[in-house]
Amino acid sequence: MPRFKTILVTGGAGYIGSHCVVDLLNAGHDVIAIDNFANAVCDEEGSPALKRAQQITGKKIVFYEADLLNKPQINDIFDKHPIDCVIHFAALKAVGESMQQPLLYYQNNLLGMLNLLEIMRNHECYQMVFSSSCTVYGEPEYLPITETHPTGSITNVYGRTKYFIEEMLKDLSAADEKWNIISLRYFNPVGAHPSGLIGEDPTKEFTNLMPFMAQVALGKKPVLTVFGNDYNTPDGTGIRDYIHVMDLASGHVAALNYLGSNQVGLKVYNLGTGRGVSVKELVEVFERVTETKIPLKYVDRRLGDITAMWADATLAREELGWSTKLTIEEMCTDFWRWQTMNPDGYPKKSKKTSVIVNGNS
Ligand SMILES: O=c1ccn([C@@H]2O[C@H](COP(=O)(O)OP(=O)(O)O[C@H]3O[C@H](CO)[C@@H](O)[C@H](O)[C@H]3O)[C@@H](O)[C@H]2O)c(=O)[nH]1
Repeated sequence: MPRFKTILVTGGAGYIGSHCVVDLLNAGHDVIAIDNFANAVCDEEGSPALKRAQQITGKKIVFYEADLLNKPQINDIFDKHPIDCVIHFAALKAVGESMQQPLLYYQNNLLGMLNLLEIMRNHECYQMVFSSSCTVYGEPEYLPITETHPTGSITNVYGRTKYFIEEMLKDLSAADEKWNIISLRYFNPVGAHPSGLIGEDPTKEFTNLMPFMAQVALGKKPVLTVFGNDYNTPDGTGIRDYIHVMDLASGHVAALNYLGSNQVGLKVYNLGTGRGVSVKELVEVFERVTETKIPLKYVDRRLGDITAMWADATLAREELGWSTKLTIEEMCTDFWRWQTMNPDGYPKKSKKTSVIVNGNS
């Protein structure tokens, strides 16, 4: 029996949220998932991703369409369910959009978090795993990046919301020792569940490398634009630490287990593989394992992109007992399976106002 039985997953219908829900159910937790469908697909019955998560695990999810900016709605959910811990994914995350609409991002990401923390405190729920990002480090001063690397010099609004939230959590845990929070700084999540049933289906920007590359491989886009081949890297293209979304999901279960037996205040962990892979390398692996051909077009560097970033994931290994298991090949194979089984992503229907996948409202 896990120490925390009932987990509230905000943003549970999204890409990382839905994969994490699968792992939580497999680990024996009860899951209450909420999502406002800002960046997740909904159909007439609710979230197709969560429906499929139920199919994969054979377990039930209680789902609410709910918005963290609607305090009474969130409060009701806490009144109804004995929530032991919250995993907080819900956030807007499109870098370009965040630069155009900073108020939207600050309101949604920061106010949403403030509301959630206040409601948690009122219900004496002090346990949280927060979805942060390696973007908080800005341009690396050294590699691989450890958790003690300076944070804050970030070039986009989305990244700053993650940084500000981490600062808020620091203040909160310093003011009240009951809080027990782990902030997980993700590197670049890619891949999909090996069943091919759930995966990434962006409803907003389609700008990340792996989904874009898969669209090219499917013939839906003519060419992959490579942003810069004049970086100071071995092949001139940018380097990232790509992590399989199922490894990322298992990092959350490990964090939950750790919170269950340790009072940490606030602790921060990198979730990455510790290995840097260039754009060219990733394209080559993708082409090889999927037996496709990706036409490339080299253009100027993308504004705000950094040269290279990869994690030192030692701390998570030593303290959480977590490390990645899945290879770059598996990231590409699994993403491709999802993409070919679902060339148009999840079945999409017009958005309804109140949707329940399962359970009560
Ligand atoms: O069409 C494309 C898309 C990307 N890239 C390159 O591919 C690499 C990865 O890019 P992308 O997949 O867009 O990821 P990042 O720019 O590293 O940003 C991701 O990772 C950050 C750190 O976690 C998060 O903050 C962002 O939200 C998330 O999009 C970079 O070198 C890009 O320049 C291309 O060359 N062509």
